[in-house]
Amino acid sequence: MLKEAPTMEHRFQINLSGLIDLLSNHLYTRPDVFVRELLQNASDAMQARTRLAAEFSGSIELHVDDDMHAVRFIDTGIGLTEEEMHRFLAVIGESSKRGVWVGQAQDYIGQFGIGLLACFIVADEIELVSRSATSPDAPALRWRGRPDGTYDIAVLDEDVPPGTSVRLIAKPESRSLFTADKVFAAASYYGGVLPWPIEVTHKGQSKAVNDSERTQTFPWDASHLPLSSRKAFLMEFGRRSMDTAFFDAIPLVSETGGVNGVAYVLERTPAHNSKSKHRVYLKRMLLSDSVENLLPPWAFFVQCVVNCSELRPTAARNAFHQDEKLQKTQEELGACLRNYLVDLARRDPAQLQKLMAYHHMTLKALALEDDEFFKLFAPWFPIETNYGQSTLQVYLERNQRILCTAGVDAFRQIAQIAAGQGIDVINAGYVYDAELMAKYGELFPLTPVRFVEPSDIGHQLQNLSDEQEARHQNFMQLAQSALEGLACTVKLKVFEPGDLPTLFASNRDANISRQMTVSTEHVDDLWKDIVTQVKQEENSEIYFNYGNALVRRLIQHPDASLVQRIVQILYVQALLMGHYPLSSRELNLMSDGLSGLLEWSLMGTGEKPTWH
Ligand SMILES: Nc1ncnc2c1ncn2[C@@H]1O[C@H](COP(=O)(O)OP(=O)(O)OP(=O)(O)O)[C@@H](O)[C@H]1O
Repeated sequence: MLKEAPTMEHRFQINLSGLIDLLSNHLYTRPDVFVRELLQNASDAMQARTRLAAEFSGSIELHVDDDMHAVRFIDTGIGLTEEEMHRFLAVIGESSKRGVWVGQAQDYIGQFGIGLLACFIVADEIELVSRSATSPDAPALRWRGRPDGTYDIAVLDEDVPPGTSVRLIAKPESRSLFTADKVFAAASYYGGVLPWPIEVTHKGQSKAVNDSERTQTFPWDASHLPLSSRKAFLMEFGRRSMDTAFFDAIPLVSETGGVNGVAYVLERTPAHNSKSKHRVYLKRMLLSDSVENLLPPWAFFVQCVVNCSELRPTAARNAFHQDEKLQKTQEELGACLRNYLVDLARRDPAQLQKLMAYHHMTLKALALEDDEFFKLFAPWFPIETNYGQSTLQVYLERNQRILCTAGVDAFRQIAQIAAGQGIDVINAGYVYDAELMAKYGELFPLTPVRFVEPSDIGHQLQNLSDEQEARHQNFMQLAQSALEGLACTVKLKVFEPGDLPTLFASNRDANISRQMTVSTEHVDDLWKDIVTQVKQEENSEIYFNYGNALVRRLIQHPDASLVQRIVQILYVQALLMGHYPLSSRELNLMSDGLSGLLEWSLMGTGEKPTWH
């Protein structure tokens, strides 16, 4: 039997410099994050002090010292006792803001107990001087920590007010971050929305990072203004803070996520797969200016600036944890956007029309998901018809029914001939349009919706009389033999427009059959065999327009071979007009036909044969 060896207990060790390297190279994307972490600690400390005295109103100062390449962050917050310094500053992962005051700690921004380490990315030592506000005779203490994990604490014989100041001296390679301009820019970027006055002092001059009179409200809060000037204020805030002009501003509120902010409607069509970049503050500290998943996915027509207090960010800080709370928040914010659009549709249709011009794709996608939204917006959908660009409402006023093609090619094939017969057809071949038309039929059953193919239009062409049919049998046979082997039946009809000599009509099956014929020309033998086996021959139809002057002359022309050549050329021309793919045989027909025609036109009159 195996004897159990005596065990010895060991402790995990932390390699501090390895951890700092991990933070600086992988977790923190910007080298100035130390500004964020120190502002965050200062803000939390003042938040904690308001718990001691509700009327407390503190401030944060940043002092830049060019000669020493140093920055000092001074707050008037809760401060630290010696015991707290040992516990919270010296133990990585220990935080005074987590779970200590159950039910209260959610006010704090920090929670992980690692933020201070960000300072070691730019400085070799952190010097923190603090006096706790918890007791009137708490001494002033100086804590100095180094990246090798050592620290010392000294009691200072100085009369400093309660609060904390943190001083960093830049490593030589980080000196460029410690200039007054850089510190001011970083403080504004990260802390511009914090609820305390913040100032940067350099060479005796102080500059305010935020409006000290209005730190309790958000900078986009327009409630202090009369209703009539709020929109202009919001638009100006958006233009200034995001350095671009917007189409409109929509207030955003979500109780679930504790969200308050503004969504700005982009004054351009965003690229199809582009992700919206939203500037998001978490408990008033900038989380990121490229948060991706705060709004529903269809909302890529807006860019927003918001503060949230109830959502959990991921460690990378560019998104929120995908949980039930986030989902509910997305729904609530989605409702804000939807309500804005609904209101705009009722209040200012002209403005909505302009917005549609930039964002109809997004709005169509939204309409497909939401019946109510669809009913409201369907009239404004921009559509293409064979009579030009229009909106669905204008089209329905003209037609009282929807006739559309499911594809762009089918539309091109029938657009002209349908217009010739006074038939108003919608091109529903663009993204979402076919689904939208089908949905229209479901939601408004009194309006018939029909999808048409080129062959449907053919059925409506006018037949010739029996006598005319009989008279032109010869031509029909001659034309049919000219198109021998092309799976296309020749017909003679009368249709508008009169200047159109032929119309090629193909239904879906015949089209697939044609595509297969063309594609077998470009594949190897094995594929050719497979394709040929599955392919079912389906005939298309070509209609010669008996009302067309050229066709009339052609029917009566005495030269049989010339008539066949012209039939072949008209056939290929009809295919080209319908944007059908051409097989190599059809391409040859065109070139042979043209050279034959040239030859014929150069012949002397006596040489030209006749066939009647
Ligand atoms: N300015 C300050 N005033 C008072 N206490 C401070 C101050 N700065 C840091 N502390 C104390 O040091 C602890 C550790 O700070 P650190 O920034 O490392 O982590 P954190 O703020 O708790 O969490 P996070 O890593 O999420 O920022 C804090 O929890 C707090 O108790």
